[in-house]
Amino acid sequence: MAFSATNAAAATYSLKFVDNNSHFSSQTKSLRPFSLTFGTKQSYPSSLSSSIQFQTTKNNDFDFGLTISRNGRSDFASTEAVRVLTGSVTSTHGFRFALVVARFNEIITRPLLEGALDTFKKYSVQDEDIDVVWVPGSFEIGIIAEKLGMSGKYNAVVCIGAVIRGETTHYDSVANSAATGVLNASLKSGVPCVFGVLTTENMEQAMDRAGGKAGNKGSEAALTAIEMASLCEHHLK
Ligand SMILES: Nc1c(NC[C@H](O)[C@H](O)[C@H](O)CO)[nH]c(=O)[nH]c1=O
Ligand SMILES: CC(=O)[C@@H](O)COP(=O)(O)O
Repeated sequence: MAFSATNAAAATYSLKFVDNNSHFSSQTKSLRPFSLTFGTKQSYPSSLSSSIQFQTTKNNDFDFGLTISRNGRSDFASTEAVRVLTGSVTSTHGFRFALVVARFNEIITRPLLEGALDTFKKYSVQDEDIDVVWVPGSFEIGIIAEKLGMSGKYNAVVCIGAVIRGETTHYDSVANSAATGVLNASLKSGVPCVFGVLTTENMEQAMDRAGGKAGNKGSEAALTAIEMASLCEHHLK
């Protein structure tokens, strides 16, 4: 079946059905928001704003990659050509992790660390496969994360800190530097360095995210590290 339509809104299209004996019939219709019904008895409701293309294989067997462009976003539904890669959080055997923890605002960073360690334990990461490295402040996290990543000893590095705004613009320098440092550590070492650094307006917001009503961002960072370690180890080596 050969089918094409362009610039939907009020376009017309010609639909040519070619069966295995190369017989074909064609129809011409105006393209309006409509439902497509195929032999699969599955309808594809859509308000088209662009084109649908089908392609037939060389011997005219019916094969199609359906491209629907609607509301300016293209979806692509295909036959079994799509491969999906996802890290698993249930297979941590042999994984080694490092945590870089800022001592500044330790009243916050220590519960973040404990949340991360609890999560690693919950997902069967052995204590002997975890190293904790303390640094003075969040500004120092990046260089240490990069060294740990470059060491080749770890599957992922969790970076923990708490940058809490004060009276001056120093907050912006520290927060931005911490984020850039962790990102650069990942990119330079090729080892996932997870950003578990809180950047909050006040202490209350930090407490809420270190085991309070907003959860524990250290725990979340550890789970992210496990998934990223699995994605890299199991799928991208
Ligand atoms: N104000 C915060 C800091 N400041 C210290 C810096 O991180 C750094 O240690 C210092 O500038 C020396 O290089 N650190 C935090 O982690 N959180 C803060 O709120
Ligand atoms: C994020 C900071 O550096 C901040 O805690 C420093 O506080 P201040 O801006 O009052 O010196």
